[in-house]
Amino acid sequence: MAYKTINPYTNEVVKEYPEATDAELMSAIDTSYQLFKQFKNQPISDRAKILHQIAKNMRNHADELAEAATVDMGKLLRESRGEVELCAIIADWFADHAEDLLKPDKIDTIANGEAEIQKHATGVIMMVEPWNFPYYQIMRVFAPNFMVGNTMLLKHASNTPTSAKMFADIVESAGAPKGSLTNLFLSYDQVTEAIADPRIQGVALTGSERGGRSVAEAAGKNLKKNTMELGGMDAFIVLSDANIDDVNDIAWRARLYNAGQVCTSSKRFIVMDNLYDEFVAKLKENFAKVKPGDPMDDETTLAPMNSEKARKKLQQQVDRAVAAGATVEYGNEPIDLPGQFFKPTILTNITKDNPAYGEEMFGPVAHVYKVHSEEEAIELANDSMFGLGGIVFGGDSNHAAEVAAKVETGMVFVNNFMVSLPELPFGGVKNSGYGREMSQIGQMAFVNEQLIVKADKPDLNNLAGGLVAVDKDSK
Ligand SMILES: NC(=O)c1ccc[n+]([C@@H]2O[C@H](COP(=O)([O-])OP(=O)(O)OC[C@H]3O[C@@H](n4cnc5c(N)ncnc54)[C@H](O)[C@@H]3O)[C@@H](O)[C@H]2O)c1
Ligand SMILES: O=CCCC(=O)O
Repeated sequence: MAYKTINPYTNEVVKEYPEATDAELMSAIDTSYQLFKQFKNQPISDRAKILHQIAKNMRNHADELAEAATVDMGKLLRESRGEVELCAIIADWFADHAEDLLKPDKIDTIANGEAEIQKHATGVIMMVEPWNFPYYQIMRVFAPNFMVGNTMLLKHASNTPTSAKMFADIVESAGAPKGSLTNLFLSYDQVTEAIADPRIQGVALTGSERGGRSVAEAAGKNLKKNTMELGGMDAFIVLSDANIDDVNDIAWRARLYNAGQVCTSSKRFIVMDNLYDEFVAKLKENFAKVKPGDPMDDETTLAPMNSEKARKKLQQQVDRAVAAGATVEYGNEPIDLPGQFFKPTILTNITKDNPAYGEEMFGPVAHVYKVHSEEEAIELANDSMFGLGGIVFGGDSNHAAEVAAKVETGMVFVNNFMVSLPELPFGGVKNSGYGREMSQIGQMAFVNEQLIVKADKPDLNNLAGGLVAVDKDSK
């Protein structure tokens, strides 16, 4: 696998990185494993200090980090800056809250003695991450696992190697011991090899359904706990009493942020008939306003897609959708710039037999559906193999929240844009994966919740004093 930074705005190959050797992989696993054993005997507060320092170093180097992400995968520089700041927020949050989240839980029990669940590290975690948020995706796994004392290997996407290296450098420069996070330019086979190693005790992947299936298969075969953060076809439901100005203000942003390459982008707009025409007209108007150009320029509002391969794949998907009867309401025309630009596109009349109905389009293409009742909206939203996030707009937020609860996904926001914050759990159901990152739930992803029951002495007169099945009178 070739790890290369190819600037998607200029198409220039900026830097190439050699693949890791098998010997480097084995040595990295060993260093991480030795460190894990050391972390077990160190107070968590030591790591909190380092994690705060990581946040600080990210902020101090925000400009360099942001530029590197933009060169790696093309996103708007101001969005890259936002991503760096979000990473710092996540690091600070886990540094401040992990000790509390990892406190033992006492259990009220009839067993002889006092029972509690202690929360311990489990080993080395193999992290496999995508290019769309080159730093934030790493931080979602790194911060909670570093705090509990797990150590990590990182295999990043082949087109964001510079960001991967810079993240690892920041961790090291903040004083994290060698082995805390090792970035390796691994092949798929080496990832599988690492997963099979007994020192690896967890696998966290964010990526496509296809990548998730392969890596989850290797994890399952080797009985390694894993979390899968996969694709999405999130619905944006507009109820009949929604404030249409708010809807119009948010809808285009929810689709075009990060050039539409977000797992939780709103990909299907499901709009009640009374608001449909106005919605489509306004979406067209807003899509037409974006300005493609140099992502480093603050005036640019549409970034190129991350790679030529991604742009071509999206074009093929749109072509297939149109061939199967979808209507192009806006876009689907080339942009006259050398970078990997895709003109924001609106598709309607997508019937159930159209391939576009079920597949994720990872770029600036919106599917819009007209519905005639709330039940129809919910049914359409749920008629998907994916179940990641979603948005519901309605005039009565309580009622909209009731609708949100009927949407079969892991996260739904009412009358607002989706946000990712460390205190909010992130993850999905169905083919969008399983497990959660961030929040208290994410903190527990790779924790050994160890039961300790402490008695002063056995008590055979109490049924619960020993194994219930033991006959206390047996000699
Ligand atoms: N749920 C989430 O949190 C989330 C977040 C971002 C992106 N995504 C999804 O990710 C996808 C976009 O990213 P992508 O297309 O680059 O995903 P991808 O699955 O191709 O790649 C993601 C990572 O997995 C690695 N990978 C893929 N197959 C592998 C294999 N067989 N063995 C080892 N490693 C493997 C890749 O090299 C990369 O590092 C979209 O579907 C998007 O929705 C999900
Ligand atoms: O691409 C996936 C993550 C984006 C998000 O946190 O909303």
